[in-house]
Amino acid sequence: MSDLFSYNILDNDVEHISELQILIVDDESSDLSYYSAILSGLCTISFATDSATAMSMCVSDNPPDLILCDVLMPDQTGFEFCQELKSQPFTKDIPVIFLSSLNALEDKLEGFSTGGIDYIVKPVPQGEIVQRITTHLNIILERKKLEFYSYRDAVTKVANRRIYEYVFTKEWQNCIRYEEMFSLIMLDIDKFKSYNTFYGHVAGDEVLMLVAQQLEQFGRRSNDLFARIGGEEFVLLLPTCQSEGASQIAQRMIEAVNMLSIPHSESPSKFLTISAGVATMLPEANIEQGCLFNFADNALFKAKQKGGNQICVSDHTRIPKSFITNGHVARERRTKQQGSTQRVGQRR
Ligand SMILES: Nc1nc2c(ncn2[C@@H]2O[C@H](COP(=O)(O)OP(=O)(O)OP(=O)(O)O)[C@@H](O)[C@H]2O)c(=O)[nH]1
Repeated sequence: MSDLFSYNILDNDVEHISELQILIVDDESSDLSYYSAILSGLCTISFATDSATAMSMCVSDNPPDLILCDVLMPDQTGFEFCQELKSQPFTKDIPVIFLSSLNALEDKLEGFSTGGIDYIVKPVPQGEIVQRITTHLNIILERKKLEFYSYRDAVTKVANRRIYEYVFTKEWQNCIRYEEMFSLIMLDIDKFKSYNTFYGHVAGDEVLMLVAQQLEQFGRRSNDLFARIGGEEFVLLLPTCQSEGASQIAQRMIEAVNMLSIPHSESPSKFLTISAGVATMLPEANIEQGCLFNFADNALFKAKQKGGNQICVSDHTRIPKSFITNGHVARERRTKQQGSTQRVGQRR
């Protein structure tokens, strides 16, 4: 699985190659204008005349889907730029095609060995470059569609359990490292079984989608993740979030579903509602992440027991033994102040 920093891969809902973006990197402005004009009929074209600018575009919120890169450039060669790109987790999956007047076999082989997916020798006839780039864009499009569906739940289109598990593990590790609190909100639609029975499964699916899309917007920070993890169960992961903040968000989520005013004749309020369990803890290297989930799940259970349409915050005071791992528990922590790695934990 690619590194999903900021998880913006979940936004890649593209249907046509015209929605893709090519970045052309070339220090020759005449070449830039020529190839930009030729390829502008295919998709959005952006350009950079040096590799530093290109790199900043690649780590931006709107990275290119394909890079066409010259080889001979003053600050850094195209090969060096490509190598750097491939070494960074946020940019390593951006495909690079070299576009160069260097025609020797060893140059082409170096291009491929640094991670390029193709090597086109300049000057190249207009018809040929358009066809070749179109082929690459179609492959990129298919890959993006596959990625999109492999990370999304088929009914609600929000993140699925697979990505939830990946992100949970990754963020748990980050919170251990930076000694940050981690909050988890577990949400469940109230009386959903009777909703299905009364209104039918098709209506049930529609409601799942409506509720999920209403709740997804509460994962606002780049490392937050909202996911559907089961039938009518959802989770909002809130790394580096304190208990108070998480409780406020959970309360707003409950209100957001109330505001949808979805009729539910079998519900006490006559409208569809949800319940939420909130848990917050400081992740530690010898505690399994399932512990946080378990706390939130227990809190959710209490919210349901109290009649639903409300939040309950976990009041756990100790970590159950079943979530404490055995053996060596020393931790390496990189403290913000020190900026260096330090052993701080010992046997608990
Ligand atoms: N329409 C639809 N229903 C689903 C889907 N996945 C699970 N369900 C239904 O969700 C219902 C969950 O029922 P329960 O776990 O008993 O929960 P509940 O009725 O909401 O009860 P409380 O949570 O205690 O309020 C079951 O009837 C499932 O069939 C789905 O993808 N689509």
